[in-house]
Amino acid sequence: MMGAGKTRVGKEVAKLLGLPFRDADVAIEHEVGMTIPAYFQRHGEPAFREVEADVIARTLVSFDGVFSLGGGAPMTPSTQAELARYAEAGGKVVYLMADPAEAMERAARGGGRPMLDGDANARWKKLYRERDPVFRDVANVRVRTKGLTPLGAARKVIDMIEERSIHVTGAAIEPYDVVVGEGSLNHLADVLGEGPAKVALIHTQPVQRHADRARTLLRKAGYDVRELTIPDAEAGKTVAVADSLWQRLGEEGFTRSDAIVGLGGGAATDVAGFIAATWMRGVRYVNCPTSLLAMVDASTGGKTGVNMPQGKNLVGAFHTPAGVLADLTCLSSLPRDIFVEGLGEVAKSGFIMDTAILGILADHAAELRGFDGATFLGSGLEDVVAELIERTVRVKAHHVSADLTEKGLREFLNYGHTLGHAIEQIEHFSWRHGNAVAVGMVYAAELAHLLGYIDQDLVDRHRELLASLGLPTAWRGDFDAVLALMHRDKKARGNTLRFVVLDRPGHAIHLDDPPADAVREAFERIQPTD
Ligand SMILES: NC(=O)c1ccc[n+]([C@@H]2O[C@H](COP(=O)([O-])OP(=O)(O)OC[C@H]3O[C@@H](n4cnc5c(N)ncnc54)[C@H](O)[C@@H]3O)[C@@H](O)[C@H]2O)c1
Ligand SMILES: O=C(O)C(=O)C[C@@H](O)[C@H](O)[C@H](O)COP(=O)(O)O
Repeated sequence: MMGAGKTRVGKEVAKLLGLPFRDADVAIEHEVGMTIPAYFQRHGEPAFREVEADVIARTLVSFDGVFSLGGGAPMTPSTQAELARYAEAGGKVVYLMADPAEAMERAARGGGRPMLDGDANARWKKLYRERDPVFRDVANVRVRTKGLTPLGAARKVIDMIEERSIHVTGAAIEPYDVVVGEGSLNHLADVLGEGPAKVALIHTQPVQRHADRARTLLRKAGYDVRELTIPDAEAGKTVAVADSLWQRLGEEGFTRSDAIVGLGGGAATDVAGFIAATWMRGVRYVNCPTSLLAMVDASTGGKTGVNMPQGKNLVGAFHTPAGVLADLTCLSSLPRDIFVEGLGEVAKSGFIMDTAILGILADHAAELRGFDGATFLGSGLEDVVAELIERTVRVKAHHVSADLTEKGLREFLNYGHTLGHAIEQIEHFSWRHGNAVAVGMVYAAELAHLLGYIDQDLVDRHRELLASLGLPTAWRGDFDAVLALMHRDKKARGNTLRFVVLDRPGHAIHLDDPPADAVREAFERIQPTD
């Protein structure tokens, strides 16, 4: 927007990055040989937009540096297409989201803006209403700059262009971003926004130091923070814990405009999301995942809930977060076995859709299996993990965007979970989720092979890849107990078992009511050999 500081902040960004800076308005004036107000007056806005679009299109292909666009430029359809191409090729299109009051004041002060002729503030606001949705859409980096100096805003832009951001949208979804990067937690207040006064920070004890950081950021931003520590892992994912959290929110006077922050592994973000979904029938919440599994899967998509003695995640709601901040610095305290467990869900996304994930996992299996949080940050592995997180979240976003409430396509994210959830339950959660899903995927692969959907090579590939990552591929248990639990799986309908299987690498299908002997035989094939 006019007055957002595109030129000043852009110059600072260029200086900090050691790159050249170019301003579209200056380039246009150079091209037409007169000032923009003079060109506007002589030829009118349509002629100006044509020259502008042409200058931008040429600059985007020929210039390596920081390029500041005029505020109206992204409204031109051909420029939107050029920017989309640029972003798709890895370019960063930054929307400087200035505070309206600050930007209006600067724009009015600057003068020489033909688009603000007349009542400058009223014109600015009208343009803002038209442009803001388009700017959000064309940008792949959206930076709020309220209260920041040009240098502060430039630093924030640089932090954010080094992050990876996945935009989740779709029917019935208020769009949000999953931001992956070192320091992404710093956006917490931006994502929560100005609506909430009180914030309940829900977390478990092992991530206390990350919760301390979140609490400090929230308090600095002026929120009234209540810290709610819940029992760790699945022990926190119960109706009793949910009840105690509801009681606290009631005692503390949380209203519908207040908010929840869920920080921790997938169990903590599942329960925090459930509280957000149910408190006053739904309040805003932000997820701050701290385990690999929560970063790649649990924190995105809005599946929230708690377990029941009768089965995993039997009570819950679909409630979409306002944002997800996957801060890679949190992984520095993550124990190796919990990191490795998360690779189970990463591999799942490779098997059901993005087979490039399988290649990355295979190429880096030894480093991933040997993950050490103490040396992770700044190591070569960090970029590999960031790439895996981004790809896996994209697979999740693809399914969730098309089918938030799991009518069909989203069920593919449940690959390996029909048996996996049963194993977790039978083992009283001493088996970690990602490990159980790994065995569940081998089971689903055996079932698909028995029924002729895939060949033996793909079954072997499951075993080899998962084992190379340090994940289990076999489990000994009682078939009748497993069968009873699989009948209570959320994909089951009536007395009919339903599974997700593959018919080729990267492609999942539904398998309804498979023959009972195949269901049993596949189970025999995942029994340990010793
Ligand atoms: N909602 C969804 O779409 C979805 C998707 C996948 C999994 N899940 C759920 O997620 C849960 C599994 O998530 P998980 O694997 O993160 O397990 P978890 O939440 O039990 O966390 C594992 C352990 O790691 C600790 N931990 C997490 N981050 C840490 C860090 N940075 N440093 C030190 N310790 C840390 C936790 O406190 C816990 O002790 C299951 O309940 C599963 O059902 C939900
Ligand atoms: O997001 C989904 O949809 C998934 O199925 C993701 C799964 O990895 C995840 O474990 C989820 O919690 C399972 O949900 P459930 O509905 O099978 O309990």
